[in-house]
Amino acid sequence: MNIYSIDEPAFLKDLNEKELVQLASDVREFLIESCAVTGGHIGANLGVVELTIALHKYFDSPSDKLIFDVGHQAYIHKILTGRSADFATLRQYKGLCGFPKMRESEHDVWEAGHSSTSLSAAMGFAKARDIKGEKNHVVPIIGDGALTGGMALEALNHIGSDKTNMTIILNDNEMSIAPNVGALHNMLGRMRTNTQYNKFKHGAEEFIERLPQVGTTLRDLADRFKDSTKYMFVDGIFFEELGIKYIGPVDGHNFEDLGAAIKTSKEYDGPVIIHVITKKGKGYHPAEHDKLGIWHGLGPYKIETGEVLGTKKTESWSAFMSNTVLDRAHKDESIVAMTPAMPVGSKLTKFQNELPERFFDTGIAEQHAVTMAAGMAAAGMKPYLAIYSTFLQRGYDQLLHDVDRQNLDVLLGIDRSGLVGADGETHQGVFDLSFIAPLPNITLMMPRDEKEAEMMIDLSFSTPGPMAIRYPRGNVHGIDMNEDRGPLEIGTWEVLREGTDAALVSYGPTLQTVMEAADKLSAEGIEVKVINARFIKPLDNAMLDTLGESGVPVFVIEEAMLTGGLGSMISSYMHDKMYTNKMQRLGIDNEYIEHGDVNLLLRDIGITAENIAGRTKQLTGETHEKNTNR
Ligand SMILES: Cc1ncc(C[n+]2csc(CCOP(=O)(O)OP(=O)(O)O)c2C)c(N)n1
Ligand SMILES: CC(=O)[C@@H](O)[C@H](O)COP(=O)(O)O
Ligand SMILES: [Mg+2]
Repeated sequence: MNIYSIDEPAFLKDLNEKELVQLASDVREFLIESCAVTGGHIGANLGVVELTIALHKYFDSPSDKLIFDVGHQAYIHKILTGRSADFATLRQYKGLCGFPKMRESEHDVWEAGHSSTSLSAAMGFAKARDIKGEKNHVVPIIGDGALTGGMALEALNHIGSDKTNMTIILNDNEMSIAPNVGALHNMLGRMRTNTQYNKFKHGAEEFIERLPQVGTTLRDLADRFKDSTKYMFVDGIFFEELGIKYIGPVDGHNFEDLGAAIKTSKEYDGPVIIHVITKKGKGYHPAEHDKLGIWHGLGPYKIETGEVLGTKKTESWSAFMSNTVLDRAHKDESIVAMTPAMPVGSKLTKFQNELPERFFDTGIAEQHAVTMAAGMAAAGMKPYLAIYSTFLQRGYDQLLHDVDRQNLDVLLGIDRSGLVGADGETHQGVFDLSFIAPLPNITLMMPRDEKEAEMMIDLSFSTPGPMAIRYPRGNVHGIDMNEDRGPLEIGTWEVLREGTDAALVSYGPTLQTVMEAADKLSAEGIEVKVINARFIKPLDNAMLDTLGESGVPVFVIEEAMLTGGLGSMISSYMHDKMYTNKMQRLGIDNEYIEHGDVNLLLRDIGITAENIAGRTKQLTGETHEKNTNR
């Protein structure tokens, strides 16, 4: 079938089993070829080709609400709803979003990017439907990994007690990004293999149906016997005990099985969960046999060999941080490492292999991970919690209430800080300054290179109290690690360049752009001081007082939200001390930054050497004249 000819899913209603199988094959071929060029979450999507086709065949989107959890596995949904032609722009600047996007299609009824939100959203949709007296189906599609997220369990608790009509699709491929973890995962494993219970249950139900109508006693007894035997086969049908009818395990690559299960669920009055068994990466050998989670989502690759293209010359920031912590952990038995389901992204697999007894993957459970780290610290350990900036948002109260308020020795490695690019607005790591700044005890820092990062790690492990080192997605500089930079003291900034016409203040990778701007200004006779504000909190008050007393214009540039960012913090300090320096800030101004190449996104924000130089000239106009006329 010509995939590009699809504009709406209605055509699926008329396809027979053979035609559906052919369509699935054509979609798989299209996905493998398209993602080889653009990159993307190819593994997750190859696993849900038949499932997504079946959902659009047996439900009527958009009146029936298909709600994808995380949403990284919605490529087939996008193909079936007329967006095949846009796949050449997948996750690119102004191109097709890698997650559901309401503005792209009426079929995208819910957006995501963060895990475990689909069931709560589905509950909202279902209750609104009931209040309005509508009859549409609500169908959250949640993976076995996302099911380990606390929000999902909170929602199940509510859905089951309320007996809300919905069809929950549990897409169980035994994988999170890496192999899935946790007791729920183990329980699903038993359910996956316990087909005999389902046959027995089906047989028992048929037997009970045939019992003579001799009042209810005999039938009640038989029913209770059937229910009491279920524990003989599996560790209790977790879902049915919550009041949610369990159907499964169902072969997620078999259209007949999927159709039968969905039809049954549509007729049932109350919540149903269909436990669908799929194979992540199905149909493409490297992805199908991926044990590490590399094919969960990645950049362009060579189809014939599975070779991932564009490997970098230096190691990633994640690898540098995790390997440095591992090195220290070999010398200090109190150091432990933790991750909420991101061992691959945070490059902690080496730590896991070398010190398995001091490594913890909590599953997609950021709240639990942060407070578990706090508990570890309270018990005298030195936990290193590697957590993406965007996912730390999920554990904010735990950071405030458990870690910071109790002033515990937790070290946060805030990965993917700053713009991440292809994952877009749900993943940009640009809010953490704003929500960490108000916390009284934590030290928040960002190194300008890997040498400073190493110094910050050692400083953190030797300093009591909560510490956080934020670092970007991407690779380290590959510098000489033997350079002696002297001691690193908390709250001390570093002058990278002297100048008297203005002071440009920044941190992390943005400093490179600021230094380029300083060179451009120097070529025009304007000499600016460039300050590495490597401690975002606490501020370097002494250096700010020096700037305040000199009256030099101050320009703060940061790849973060302006509100609550370093610029806000410095402006408040200067204002409270009644300094009269002219101040300027450059950063993200009250908007979500969508997906695209980071350099293009930075250009749109104005974080370029040209714009910084231009803004500085405006700022220093008179000052420079005065200085040159001395
Ligand atoms: C709150 C949150 N934490 C972590 C992630 C990173 N993440 C994206 S997909 C994924 C694994 C999801 O596994 P599963 O739900 O089983 O989906 P599958 O990829 O197996 O289809 C993780 C950990 C996220 N998107 N949101
Ligand atoms: C969908 C999701 O949240 C993850 O797959 C995320 O895309 C990983 O990001 P990195 O590629 O930066 O590790
Ligand atoms: Mg999974």
